[in-house]
Amino acid sequence: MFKYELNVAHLYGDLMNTYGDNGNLLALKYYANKMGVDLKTTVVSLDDKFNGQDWDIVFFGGGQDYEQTIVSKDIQDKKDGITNYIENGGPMLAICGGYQLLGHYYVGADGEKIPGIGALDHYTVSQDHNRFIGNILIKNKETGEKYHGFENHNGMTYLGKGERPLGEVIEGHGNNDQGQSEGVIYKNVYGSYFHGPILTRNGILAKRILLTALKRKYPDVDFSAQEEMQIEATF
Ligand SMILES: NC(=O)CC[C@H](N)C(=O)O
Repeated sequence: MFKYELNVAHLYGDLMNTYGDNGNLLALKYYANKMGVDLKTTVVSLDDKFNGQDWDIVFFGGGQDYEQTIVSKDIQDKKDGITNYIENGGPMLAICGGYQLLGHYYVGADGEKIPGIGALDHYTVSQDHNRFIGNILIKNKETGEKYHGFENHNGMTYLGKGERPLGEVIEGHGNNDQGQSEGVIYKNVYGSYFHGPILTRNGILAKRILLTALKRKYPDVDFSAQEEMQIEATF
């Protein structure tokens, strides 16, 4: 029934799922099916191997500080695999705690420094007894697209080399106390503090991730029909 197949690695799907982040996979599947794609999801968690060649998309959800400390230790063994996947242009969506662990480190609410893998050049520090909570609206400068979401995080993230924000903040907090940028784009990686989940309210991003994965996996196929599909958020 489906012409194409994409395999999604759900990184630590059994540990990192704050505020319904797993809903991103439901949204991705919904849009994938509309585009003629069978989307298969596998949880890759503690002690599992991560081999970038096995995956067309990687999804990494958010988590609480406790789960992040557990994941932080295990993910060091997957560091090379994930870094290679990213450097080779693999599409990825990382939310909140997952986004933080792709960077150098996250300082948790109790002051503990939780190492990330440094695949991306950002770092995240703790707020002083505060969290950024509430609705957020951002605009991407390059595409003009606006994204709606909900944020709830202690961490304040500062972007580094080669990283551009997912959007400029119109309403809400975003990455840090400067209140200017939200999330990250690095190669084909999208990182964000949006829960809610981000892809249900921002279908255009789901479509972009799927198209990137399809073009990468099937380089000889013309996907202009899928490209023209109007799949703005419908949830
Ligand atoms: N929602 C999350 O994923 C939270 C991430 C992290 N524990 C923080 O508070 O910043």
